[in-house]
Amino acid sequence: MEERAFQVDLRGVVDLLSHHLYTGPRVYVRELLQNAVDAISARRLADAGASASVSIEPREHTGDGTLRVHDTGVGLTEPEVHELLATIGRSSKRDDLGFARHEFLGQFGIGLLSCFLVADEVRVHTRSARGGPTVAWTGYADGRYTVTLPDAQRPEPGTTVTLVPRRGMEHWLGAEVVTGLAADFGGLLPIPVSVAGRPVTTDGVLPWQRRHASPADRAAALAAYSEKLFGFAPFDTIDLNVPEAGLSGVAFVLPMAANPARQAGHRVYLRRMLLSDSVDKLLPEWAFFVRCVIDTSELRPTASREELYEDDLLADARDAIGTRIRDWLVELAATDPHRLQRFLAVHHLGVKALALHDLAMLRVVDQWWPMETNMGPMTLAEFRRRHPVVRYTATADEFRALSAVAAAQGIGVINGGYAYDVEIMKRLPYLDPAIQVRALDPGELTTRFLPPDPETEHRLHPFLATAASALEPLDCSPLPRAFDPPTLPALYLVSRGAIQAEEMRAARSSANDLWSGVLSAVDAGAGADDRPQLVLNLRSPVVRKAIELPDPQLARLAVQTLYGQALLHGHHPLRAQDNALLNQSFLGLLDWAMRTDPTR
Ligand SMILES: Nc1ncnc2c1ncn2[C@@H]1O[C@H](COP(=O)(O)OP(=O)(O)OP(=O)(O)O)[C@@H](O)[C@H]1O
Repeated sequence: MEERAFQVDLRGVVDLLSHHLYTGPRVYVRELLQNAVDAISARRLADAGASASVSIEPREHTGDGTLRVHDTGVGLTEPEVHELLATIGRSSKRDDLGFARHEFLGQFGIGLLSCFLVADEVRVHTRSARGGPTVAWTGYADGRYTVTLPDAQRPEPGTTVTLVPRRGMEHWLGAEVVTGLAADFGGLLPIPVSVAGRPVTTDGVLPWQRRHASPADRAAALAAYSEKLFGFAPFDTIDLNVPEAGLSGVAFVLPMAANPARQAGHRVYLRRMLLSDSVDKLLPEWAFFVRCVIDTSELRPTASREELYEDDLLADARDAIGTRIRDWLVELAATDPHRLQRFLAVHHLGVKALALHDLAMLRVVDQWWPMETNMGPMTLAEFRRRHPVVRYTATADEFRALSAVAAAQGIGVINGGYAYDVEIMKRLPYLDPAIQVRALDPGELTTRFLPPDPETEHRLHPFLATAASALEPLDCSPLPRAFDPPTLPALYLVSRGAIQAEEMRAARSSANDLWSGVLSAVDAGAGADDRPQLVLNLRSPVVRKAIELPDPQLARLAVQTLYGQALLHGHHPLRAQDNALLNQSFLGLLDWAMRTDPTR
């Protein structure tokens, strides 16, 4: 049987790379820089003192419209050229077991192909530091390649890669674009890189490791760095160090609110070469209030070299960075509460999200974040000093409806309508088991209201009978009580039990026979007290007048109107029968008003 080798359609592979792996042609500069730096690293393994530099000549500078990259690296012998340059997926940067070698940036054996995103022809002119003649390899976008041994020898070991631009892609090889890309990708490399004779690297010191005359000088320099990179002067700068991941860097705290759903990307360097400025897996989700710049020697890239590879090491590094940011916050709370409050005013959502699974953060929120309460804004800690029970409303509507009444009875209530707040309050007993937290049961409020004395009760009788009959079709019963404030004539109260009973009834009407039998049995246990109540305020002048109305028809209309007004005031959902009643009572009142118009 004849054995055959796979044929690879290079055009198909380049198409695949350009559309699916890389975000754009710009990556070719990174791949070339990376190969040059790796070749220099390889040479230095054998000869620590070997010269090390990379120079790029953009197409305006070569005379023939090509782009050239020169390095003083280890170079390639003729057999290596055949093996490494002509075989897709073959790399000299893996060990015998196929693992990426620590010293190098590359590992996949596909980087050189990215040159075909901008070039039709790639030439490699190389001389190995291990000996042998100069070798010339030329590869074409259609998959052909040639190897020759030119007479002219390179004076030194090293490699020159020449790209012959593809039509329409010339600008990618021009001085302006190449300088920008080389500075962006390679600006922090420890090996000098120049474009058109001008250096794009500095002294190889990472900006966050640079020495400064004073801490204030350092803070100013890093603030300027953040401004240049991300366009904002940071609220603060947090140093990051995760030795296991060979990671160092800084987290800049955003001075403005950020969208929690969209983490801004972080700038990640891998052994000093820019991986991407939009890496989003580096931090825990809650830490959306910082943007980081880091360099790591141990975390691995994905094949596109645009994201970090998700593995245990990345997960551990993420935890370590999260802990560091959290510690910074805890320290801020301990040393500079005023500044912490400024921070919270902007980033409370992130901190609250964190408080859901971190006790130290829960303490920060407890002590420093002002909640909305019916006694004015105050922290949970302060609220507990004044009220034995942390009571909250489940929604902002309920808060609006009940806060004034509760305040008039001396009951402190917190608005639980904001994101995370209810969960945070429910977690308070983790700080101290003695803390009592409860949702406000509106039914409970009525126990604080004053019932009428027997004489008043007697007088109220006819009116209450009218009210009961008017409210009957609406599943509601009247309750006369005296309470503050007198400006509030009536309060529509649904107790927690009534809310559950209502849900049960809705479930029963949509359940099948078997379940509806079960649910009816459960429902039968729910007491009649669970009906919503219209609490009529005996201190309200309007209610007092309604009670004295001689005409039962008009008294009925008054009760219905008070019911509608109480529903609207409490932002309660209006059912069809409520809407109908509102219309009817409004028209009834209008009719009555016109009938009694003295000018008619
Ligand atoms: N400038 C260079 N000097 C010496 N050898 C080089 C140079 N450029 C490429 N090579 C050799 O060619 C091989 C293939 O290069 P290529 O860029 O395709 O892949 P890689 O760098 O190994 O991995 P990656 O795909 O992760 O970049 C390299 O492993 C290296 O041995």
